[in-house]
Amino acid sequence: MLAKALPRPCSGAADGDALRRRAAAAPGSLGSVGLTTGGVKTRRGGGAGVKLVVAAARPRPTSVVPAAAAAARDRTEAVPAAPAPAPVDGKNVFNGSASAVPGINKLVTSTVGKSTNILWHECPIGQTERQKLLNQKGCVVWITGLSGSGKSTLACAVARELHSRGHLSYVLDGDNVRHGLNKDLGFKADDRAENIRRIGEVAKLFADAGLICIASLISPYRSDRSACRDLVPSSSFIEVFLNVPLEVCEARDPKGLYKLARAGKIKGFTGIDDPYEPPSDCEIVIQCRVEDCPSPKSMAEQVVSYLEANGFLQN
Ligand SMILES: Nc1ncnc2c1ncn2[C@@H]1O[C@H](COP(=O)(O)OS(=O)(=O)O)[C@@H](OP(=O)(O)O)[C@H]1O
Ligand SMILES: Nc1ncnc2c1ncn2[C@@H]1O[C@H](COP(=O)(O)OP(=O)(O)O)[C@@H](O)[C@H]1O
Repeated sequence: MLAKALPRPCSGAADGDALRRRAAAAPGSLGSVGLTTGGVKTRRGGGAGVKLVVAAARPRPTSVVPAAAAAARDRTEAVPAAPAPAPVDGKNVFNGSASAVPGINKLVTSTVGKSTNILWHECPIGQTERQKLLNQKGCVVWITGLSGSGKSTLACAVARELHSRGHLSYVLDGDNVRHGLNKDLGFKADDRAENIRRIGEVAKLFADAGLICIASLISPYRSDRSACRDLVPSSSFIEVFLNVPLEVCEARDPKGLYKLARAGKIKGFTGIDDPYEPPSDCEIVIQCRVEDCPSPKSMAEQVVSYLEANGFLQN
């Protein structure tokens, strides 16, 4: 759907399974952050989803649509015609017996998670129309890195640069979203996963709105980031790894959290006694070394150049 992606520059990082969540890192240790140039890997947005509504006058829907597919929506994929499926949890359900409610007996509802009997409602104004209006393409710029690596700074610098060029973006910062939508979540692996999942879903909506959505959160687990990638067409998920050594982040320590973590006053702090899995297959790596870190402006330019080269800043 979107312009071709450039080769992803990160690969060869430590095996994800070996670094699985809950496998707490040894104090002070991180997964390998050695990076080499990787090739393009085309991922179909598994998130591509389903059009579940079949109007009364239309042919009957096919077979049961898998729950995983039902969880996401790809309006480009039509559901072929076939006999009505039997009601199965997590699947489409042919709604109602033949004549129970006139006019709606041929609608197909689905069960997604705990939501039963739900229907996808299509609007005539879609992403294409919104993108035309904004003269840009909706996408998700996902910035991952340690606490103190400069994620928020970079996110804001990218937003500023885009704004100055007349493009609409929105920053979803982990810290900020935890002030509202995600204030019920802590920092255990499951809570982080839910934090990331929700931000991924919100980012998907913003991208569908036609915005350049910049998500900046630690998102330490590869599998969680990958699940967010799968929510949108693969070329419109741009993962940016802020590869900043732990010692640099710790020296910055703008909130004093590393100090508290080292003192054992914060448990499960990423990079200290909780793992960080560096991306193995991301679009952009921003490398910062001790005493040699690019300025936020030049980092932002790297990201904006990618967006430009890949056709996101036009429609
Ligand atoms: N245990 C622990 N580990 C890591 N970070 C912690 C922790 N406790 C609080 N904080 C503060 O929360 C910010 C990270 O929130 P995120 O939503 O980005 O985290 S995550 O993606 O769910 O892992 C993070 O903000 P940033 O420094 O901006 O990354 C910290 O300030
Ligand atoms: N490129 C950079 N060079 C030098 N210092 C930076 C850079 N980016 C961010 N900083 C500083 O590092 C600290 C952490 O930045 P921040 O954006 O809050 O990181 P994060 O959101 O990853 O926790 C801040 O004091 C910020 O001013």
